[in-house]
Amino acid sequence: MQSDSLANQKLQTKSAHGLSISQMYIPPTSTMGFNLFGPMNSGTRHNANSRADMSMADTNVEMETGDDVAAPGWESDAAILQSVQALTEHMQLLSDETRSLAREGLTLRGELERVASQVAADHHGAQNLTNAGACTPSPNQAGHCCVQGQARSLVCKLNGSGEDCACDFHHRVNKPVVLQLSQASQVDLDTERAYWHAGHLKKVQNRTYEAQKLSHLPTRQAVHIEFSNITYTVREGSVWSCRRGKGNKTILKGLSGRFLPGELIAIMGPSGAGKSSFMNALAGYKTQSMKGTFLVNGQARNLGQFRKMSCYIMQDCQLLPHLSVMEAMMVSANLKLPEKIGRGAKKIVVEEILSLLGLMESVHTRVSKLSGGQVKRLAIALELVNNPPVLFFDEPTSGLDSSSSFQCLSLLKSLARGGRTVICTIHQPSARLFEMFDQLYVLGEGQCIYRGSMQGLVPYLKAQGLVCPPYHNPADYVIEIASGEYGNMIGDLSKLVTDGKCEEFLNLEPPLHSTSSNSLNSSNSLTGHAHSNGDAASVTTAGIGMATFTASKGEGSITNGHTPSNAPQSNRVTTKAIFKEANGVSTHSVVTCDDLDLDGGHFATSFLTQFSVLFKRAFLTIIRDQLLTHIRIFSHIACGLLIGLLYLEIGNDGSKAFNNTGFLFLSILFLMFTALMPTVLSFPLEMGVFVRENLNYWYSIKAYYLAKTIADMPFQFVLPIFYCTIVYWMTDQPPEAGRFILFIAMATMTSLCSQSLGLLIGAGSTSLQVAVFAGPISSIPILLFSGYFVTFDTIPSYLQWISYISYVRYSFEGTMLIVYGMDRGELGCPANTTCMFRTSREVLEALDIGEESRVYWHFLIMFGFFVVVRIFCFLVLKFKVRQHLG
Ligand SMILES: Nc1ncnc2c1ncn2[C@@H]1O[C@H](COP(=O)(O)OP(=O)(O)OP(=O)(O)O)[C@@H](O)[C@H]1O
Repeated sequence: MQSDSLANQKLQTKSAHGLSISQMYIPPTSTMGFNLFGPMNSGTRHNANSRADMSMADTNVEMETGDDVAAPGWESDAAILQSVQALTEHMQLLSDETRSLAREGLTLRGELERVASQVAADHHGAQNLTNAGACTPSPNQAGHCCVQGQARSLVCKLNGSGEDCACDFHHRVNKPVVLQLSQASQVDLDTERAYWHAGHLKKVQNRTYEAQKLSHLPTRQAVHIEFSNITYTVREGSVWSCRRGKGNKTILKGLSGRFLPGELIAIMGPSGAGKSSFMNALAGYKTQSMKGTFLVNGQARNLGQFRKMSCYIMQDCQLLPHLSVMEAMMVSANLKLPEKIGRGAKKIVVEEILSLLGLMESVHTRVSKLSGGQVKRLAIALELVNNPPVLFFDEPTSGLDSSSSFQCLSLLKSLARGGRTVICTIHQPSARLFEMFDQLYVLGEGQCIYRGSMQGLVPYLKAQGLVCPPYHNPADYVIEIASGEYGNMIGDLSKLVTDGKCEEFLNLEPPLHSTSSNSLNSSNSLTGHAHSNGDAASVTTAGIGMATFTASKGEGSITNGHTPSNAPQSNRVTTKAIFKEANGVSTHSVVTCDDLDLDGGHFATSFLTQFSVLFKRAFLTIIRDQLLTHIRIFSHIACGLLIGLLYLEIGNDGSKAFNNTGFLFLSILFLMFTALMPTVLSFPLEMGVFVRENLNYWYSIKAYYLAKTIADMPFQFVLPIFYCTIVYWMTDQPPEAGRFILFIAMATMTSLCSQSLGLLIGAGSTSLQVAVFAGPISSIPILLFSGYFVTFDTIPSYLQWISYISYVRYSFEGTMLIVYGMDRGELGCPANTTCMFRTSREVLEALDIGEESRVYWHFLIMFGFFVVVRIFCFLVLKFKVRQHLG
């Protein structure tokens, strides 16, 4: 009671300072409710007041919160932070009584969830419950039900829309425990939250532990991965030395183990120990030179299927900078979720993920404006859309400060608690981060020196005579051992692991263990309904139909005797039904497991959908890339005017025909570079995004390539039109509509060919620097052999073939024919001027261009060049993806 009065005092003091009650966290003491985490806009203040007014004497009196029932949604991060800060001040006031209350609340959750599921069974569940006699209709509310238990009562209310429900549970000692039902299916017990606050105050800074409760995501089967005797060898040095058996380097040396769903697993080791190589091997991104066995749910890994059920989030998280968070998410949803899912349903999924990852406030923010931590969260959010059961993270905390790192790992941990298998490589975590992992897989020189629980590390090392010094971070200590700072013990430690000395330190009971009676192995369903108190050591899956993982020692096929599951197919089909059956909570995922084609190695959407989504995205990206787009438009107009002024009215002047050919060549040069260079520059920048998305099975290379190239085409049409219209008339070329249109057509063709060449250079280059150099350099021979600098006859015969593959030659000759050919006749010659060329034929002859040549041939050849280069570029892209997978 003292704590209560102190809390009240604090409350009053705060209020006196002008802070509204709804902005404050009210500690879950006996006289106060917990539901100040409700929405900020409606009802919270009222709730706070009404609960604050309650006294201990109100035992078993149902509390009506009236119209102020919490609306859907959560409070902002800032508000949470504020609440947490306020809570910090109240921490001393949290009594044991509060904690025990919280625990009691947890034990009662099963019943509450059952009630919740009843409500969830119908959006207007109140009506049903009323009919069942369990509800008391309330005249002023959409719905109102109460369920009487032993010395306790539950009041459930539906808000006006009938979609969300808040339940106030009154414990026999009159401690209100508040259940928030989002979309009438998701249960969020604030007692649990309070418990978390009480014991793990700092761990709720961004509520990311809630990420496991992604109720609208598609249901997926949980996955456990087993691997045995993995070795990875790369070639080092020359091909010759390799042929002689030398120059091969073994990076991974016979790694074995298993990773279970529900666990946050760290692959640790010093730099160069082989963490990334191991992760690539696990994710299936390195298959060449990789030996060993991989089992997924007891079945030999099918790479296509596995890549579809897993996602790999790379260290640098390359995302397209010009899309907003929501746009990026919708692209992901449109590509990763089946077409039959409506836009509204996709939006629900997206919003749920964003809100749980704390990105709701940034939905309209461009990716380029997000902070490093937000980018990481968005990268995760993008992949979460289809709820992949396996998540690989390469150094997820790199580049983040300690707080963001903590938040990031909290999120990963909560994702794991939702039934996912989350595997990260991590370099050297701080003690605080280290203790968040469930399982460790420590590498040293490509060998495993420890695999087991995080808690088991120190005892295990101690058992081997390696005592972690007091106040020393165990993560640092094991890295020091792996780096050989205490002598070379890697071989010995690795042998101990192989001999099974680590086994007793394995957490044989995975965080997700079954409480249901179903006997199907590995039938976890990832609907996000898994509830935990967030504590690594005491995750509860009460009432949740989680898998029966029979990880008993000595059985099984690979290492620690994990019994292989039955065929995944059978597991998959039943997940939803089992889930319903086992816990009575209906899954409210807007996408079901049946919606997702989980078997095929093919993509979630058709080629046409992929193309249209990617086309829209590419087009939007080009439009939004204001600098590049504006520069391109500006340069075509400004350079057109400048060139027009430079060669003003020379087109029909026989004395300036030589200058006019210079103008025509310069125009081709200009159009060539303005199409080539932006593509050369932009493509390598996008390659990271493309490789990530393609490896994560978003779309086919074909769809991406076609969309990307077609999206830029309108610019290849419009920009030459701007330029040609200005220069053609300013320079006084023949005033004939036919010639003018052909002139523009040839300019457009030149532009398209140059863009294709740019794509090829961009796709083939290993880096932006290489591309920037390769672009102009590769243009030199094309220009040299164009017939302007050296006529065809002058070129040595052994070099003449180059002239045939120079598209600029066809472009230049074609333009010359359009301007001077097609029976143009006499050129003008001003009085008192010596004209070098009297007729247009003479101009063509001077450049070795036969007037009998047909312009359409030039168009056809250029079109052929365009097609061939595009196909070649596609093959290069394919090769690059293969190389990544290599
Ligand atoms: N393709 C390759 N050719 C030659 N050596 C390679 C190749 N790939 C990896 N290696 C070598 O294998 C070793 C392990 O590399 P890996 O990137 O897996 O280490 P890591 O533990 O992830 O290191 P870091 O923490 O520094 O990223 C390194 O010595 C690296 O040089």
